Amino acid sequence: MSAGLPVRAEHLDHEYEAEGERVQALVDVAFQVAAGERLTVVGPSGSGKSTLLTVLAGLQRPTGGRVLVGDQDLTALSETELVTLRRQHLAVVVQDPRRNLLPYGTAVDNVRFAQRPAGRGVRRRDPIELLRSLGLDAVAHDRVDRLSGGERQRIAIAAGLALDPDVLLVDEPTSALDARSRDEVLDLLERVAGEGATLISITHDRVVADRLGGVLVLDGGKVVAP
Ligand SMILES: Nc1ncnc2c1ncn2[C@@H]1O[C@H](COP(=O)(O)OP(=O)(O)OP(=O)(O)O)[C@@H](O)[C@H]1O
Repeated sequence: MSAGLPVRAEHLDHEYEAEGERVQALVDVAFQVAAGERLTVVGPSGSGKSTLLTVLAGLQRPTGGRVLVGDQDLTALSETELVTLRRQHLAVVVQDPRRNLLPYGTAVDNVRFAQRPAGRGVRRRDPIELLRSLGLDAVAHDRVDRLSGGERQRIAIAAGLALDPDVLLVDEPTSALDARSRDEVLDLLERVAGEGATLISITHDRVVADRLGGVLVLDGGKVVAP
């Protein structure tokens, strides 16, 4: 099982240019998360949370600064090296569980599908054992499109863990869920963090931040409170 990797952001800046206008989405953002610890990024709409997540996931290069996952600087890697690093060490669960999952497949199918990337150095979790460890054995063989939003979100997180990532990045894990489903997703994320992976979540929900801890507050692209 993964022991997690530390993640460090140094002087991160990100600027978008759209229709001749420049938007400074991240301004000198810096933090460090130790291996196996949690970081929960909160902030109002437009504060730069999604931008930070995509930069930390290596899906977007920042216009300034560095991101270190373990001792590797994501911003210095080639596209090919980034693909390899992502496959071996990172997983991203995006906001809408339908975008993470094959709707007509079962939970087991979805974990297996997430394991398609082959190659050396890629660890695989046994799908049945993984779903059982996350308390999802009862729905392991159910079609995803017949499950509740909360169950789908938990399966999306399970699929994120299919390759035993060292760092799990989760975008708004509880949006559009009722309070009970939200608690179940949070129980699961706490279990994931207890297993060893470094957990980085973004949320606008203060309840989520209070439960997960390790809060970093963004506003206007800047860190305004650790
Ligand atoms: N592709 C883009 N092109 C131009 N500007 C962008 C782009 N993506 C985001 N922005 C701008 O960058 C700033 C930060 O956006 P970002 O989506 O990172 O914030 P956020 O905190 O995730 O917001 P939300 O909670 O609404 O998703 C905003 O001003 C936004 O309009």
